[in-house]
Amino acid sequence: MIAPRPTAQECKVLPAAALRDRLALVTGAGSGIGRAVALRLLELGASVVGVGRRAQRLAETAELAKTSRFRYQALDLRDRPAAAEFVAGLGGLDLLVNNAGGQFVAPAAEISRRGFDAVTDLNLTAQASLLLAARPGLAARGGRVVNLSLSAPDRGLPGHAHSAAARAGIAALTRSLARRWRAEDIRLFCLAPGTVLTAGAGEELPAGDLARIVARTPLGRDTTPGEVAEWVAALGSGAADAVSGALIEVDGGAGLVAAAALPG
Ligand SMILES: CCC/C=C/C(=O)SCCNC(=O)CCNC(=O)[C@H](O)C(C)(C)COP(=O)([O-])OP(=O)([O-])OC[C@H]1O[C@@H](n2cnc3c(N)ncnc32)[C@H](O)[C@@H]1OP(=O)([O-])[O-]
Ligand SMILES: NC(=O)C1=CN([C@@H]2O[C@H](COP(=O)(O)OP(=O)(O)OC[C@H]3O[C@@H](n4cnc5c(N)ncnc54)[C@H](OP(=O)(O)O)[C@@H]3O)[C@@H](O)[C@H]2O)C=CC1
Repeated sequence: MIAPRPTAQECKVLPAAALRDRLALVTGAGSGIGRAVALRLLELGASVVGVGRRAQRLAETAELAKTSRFRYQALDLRDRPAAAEFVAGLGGLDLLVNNAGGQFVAPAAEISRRGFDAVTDLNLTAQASLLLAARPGLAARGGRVVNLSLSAPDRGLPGHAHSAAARAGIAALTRSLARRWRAEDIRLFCLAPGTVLTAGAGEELPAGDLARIVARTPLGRDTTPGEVAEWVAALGSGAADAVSGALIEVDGGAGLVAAAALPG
């Protein structure tokens, strides 16, 4: 049986001003999940800084946001000094959403050294570097961090050897820092969506492969951007403060079953 997908409105369970006066940095805010997260945080009263490489996409998010509480900056997060300088310039930060990421799908044997490095850089090293640079700003405000990952990264996913390695690394880093940064009241979480049918996912995998992956999930459906956004907002709001360092899989149970067969 396929569980019904919630509507965008049904996903919204947090009280209206849950994030009033908070400052959030959302990476990859110009598309897909990052855009949905940025718009939801704004709805809940936060001020949001969005970054990504393409200014045009960020400008489209600004159009949709229709509020001066959203500002954006084109930034390549793999340029670590530039990213560190940017985050330091923000000062106090209540929430960092490490969402920018992605990979190409290829059999493990066909991933070149440069290909492996490109994906682990984007999904692990650049995210870790941003986290470290944000630490003083987060410490100043008792901030929270949500790192996006893949569902069940330690199980692996065919065609995603490089990315699964990086995402499992981010989950481990989240746990390590949750312990070490607790004295500064910084909380870290790792959020692992299942299949979210964004344009980015559609570019990565053919529709037939995405449909097969979704069909294998125990709930028999994809995860909506609104569901991911609400989880990010809840983790950022303090509603989940009894949780620390956890990998939270919002994946329809996908991590409970064997991964779908894909090339690689
Ligand atoms: C279940 C669904 C889950 C969905 C999850 C999602 O994340 S949805 C979100 C989805 N959204 C996204 O994923 C978007 C984000 N993804 C990206 O921006 C990019 O894919 C990147 C950053 C991962 C790499 O970018 P870059 O500019 O650094 O790459 P570059 O061009 O400079 O090449 C570097 C090396 O990689 C190699 N290589 C490249 N492609 C392939 C291939 N298909 N095959 C084999 N190899 C490939 C290339 O050959 C080169 O090595 P070489 O030949 O020199 O030895
Ligand atoms: N959709 C899905 O099914 C799933 C997605 N995820 C993860 O969730 C996150 C968002 O995915 P989704 O919204 O679907 O995909 P998108 O491809 O739409 O999002 C990726 C975002 O990252 C930004 N980005 C990529 N590289 C860089 C870089 N070097 N510097 C700055 N920004 C960068 C992109 O903007 P720009 O290109 O302008 O730089 C884009 O906005 C990703 O980490 C993805 O891997 C995890 C599990 C499942």
